[in-house]
Amino acid sequence: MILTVTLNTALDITYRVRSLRPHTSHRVSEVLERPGGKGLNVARVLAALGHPVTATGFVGGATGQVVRERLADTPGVRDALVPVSGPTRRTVAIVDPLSGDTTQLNEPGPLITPAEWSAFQGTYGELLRGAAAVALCGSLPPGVPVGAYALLVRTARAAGVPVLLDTSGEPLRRGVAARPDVVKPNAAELAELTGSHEPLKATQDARRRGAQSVVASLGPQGLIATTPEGRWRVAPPRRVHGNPTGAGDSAVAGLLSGFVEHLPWPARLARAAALSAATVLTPVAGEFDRSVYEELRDQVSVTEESSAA
Ligand SMILES: O=P(O)(O)OC[C@@]1(O)O[C@H](CO)[C@@H](O)[C@@H]1O
Repeated sequence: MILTVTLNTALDITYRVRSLRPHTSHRVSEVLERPGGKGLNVARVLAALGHPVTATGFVGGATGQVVRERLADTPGVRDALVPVSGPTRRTVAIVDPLSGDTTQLNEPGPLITPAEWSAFQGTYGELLRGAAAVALCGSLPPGVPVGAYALLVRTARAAGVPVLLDTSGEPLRRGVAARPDVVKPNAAELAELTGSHEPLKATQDARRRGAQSVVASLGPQGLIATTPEGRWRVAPPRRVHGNPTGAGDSAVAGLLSGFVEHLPWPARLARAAALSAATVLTPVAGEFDRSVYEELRDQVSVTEESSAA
């Protein structure tokens, strides 16, 4: 099975609102609720691709109960979330149905006590025993040490389980130094990590900092990857319009599923880019339009960069 870690799970709330403007009031035309936080989105996409998944992280309070109930309705995802006393957060994505413009409001999450963090580490160690790969995704809730991902990367490596990291800021910086197999930053996270706004150079820099492979998601431009086997630019055949929330999480699911299926890097990257674009076409994160995914997967362009670049 593939293990996903979402330390800051969420109930994702998506509001459809036409022409959002500050200082005015709006009517919400549609409300959608889904289990969220990046790792739960990855888990849902992996399960839809037919991969058995175990989802761990923290969950608490009435909101956490809703997250668990929704997860129980997702075939293929085993719930191994660790209960905590604080309430799971909500995130709100406000999506304009015409333009696809999205405004995201993310609550900070519950305060995690040292005892809860230590209980999680015990569960994580046990779950790693049956894992083919692990994804560590999203922000850290308050109370979890900033070096948490570095520790979880080291634990996975010691257990011989390949590990992918998708986070931001200082947790990413420290996590990268712990030598994960793959990091998947977006353009802003990569620039913040490396100080470089040139994505190809920045992915190389992130490798020098410790990551073995770096796959950056560049929004509508697709992906750029620097790995020990080569460097590739990956672009979908056309631009898709919709809600981009969760597009990066679907890319992570594509990379991980391709890894456990032993696909070569170019096929893994094509799958990741196609899933990412097919997610933009759905109203919520953690889901994708299957027919668009299958159509795009064969049309994605994967171009190898020369090693002298
Ligand atoms: O606060 P984080 O953990 O960085 O991000 C949380 C979040 O905004 O990311 C997902 C999209 O990637 C949403 O579904 C989700 O709730």
